[in-house]
Amino acid sequence: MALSLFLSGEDRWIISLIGAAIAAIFSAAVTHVMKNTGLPILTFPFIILTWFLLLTTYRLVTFKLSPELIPQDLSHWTLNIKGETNWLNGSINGIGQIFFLDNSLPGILLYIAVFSAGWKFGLYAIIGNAEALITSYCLGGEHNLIFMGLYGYNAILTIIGVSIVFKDDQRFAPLTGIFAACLTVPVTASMLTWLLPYGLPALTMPFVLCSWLFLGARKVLPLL
Ligand SMILES: NC(N)=O
Repeated sequence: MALSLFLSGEDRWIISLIGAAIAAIFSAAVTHVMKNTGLPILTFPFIILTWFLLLTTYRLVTFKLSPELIPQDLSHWTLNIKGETNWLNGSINGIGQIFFLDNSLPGILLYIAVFSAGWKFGLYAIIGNAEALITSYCLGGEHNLIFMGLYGYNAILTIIGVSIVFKDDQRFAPLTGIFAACLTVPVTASMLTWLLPYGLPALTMPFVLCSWLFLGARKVLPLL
């Protein structure tokens, strides 16, 4: 999905299919490398492979980058946080952004799907997205990013991972997940800046980093 969206040209479909096959092999390799850490690989292979393939576009003419991804010079960067504030859209869009969707209908359908998987998943998805909205707004993030859900999707994935999927019997897992989800906001802001000169999307790297941080710390601090 990411490659077909962020590449352009007729060949992008075939490149995306080959990329998906390589992602499966890369996931197997990363699973092997990380098996002794006790940490899940999450979406790490997908992110690294996508970044690698997008960067080939600067050297190999067969690969063409989407005009949407424009590298920017940090010395000319100006932060403009002004823009429409649409809290309803912000509440729905975060979950859609997991699948690169920024319309309300897919967002509502995804919430229904997540609630069908279990009320806890749905409730934590809502809490994670609300936290990201409030934290990014209070910290002075760009309104267009906030209300398109671009801070929300990493918070949703992180709270579900830390509080539900990868918990054993930690009493404080709900609180840990809430804290981890808040942390995705500054981590996302930082990642976006790191990647600005390359024109790359942050994808789910903030989710991977914040989840590894808390799941790893849990091995030493079991109450987390
Ligand atoms: N899944 C995303 N939006 O990276």
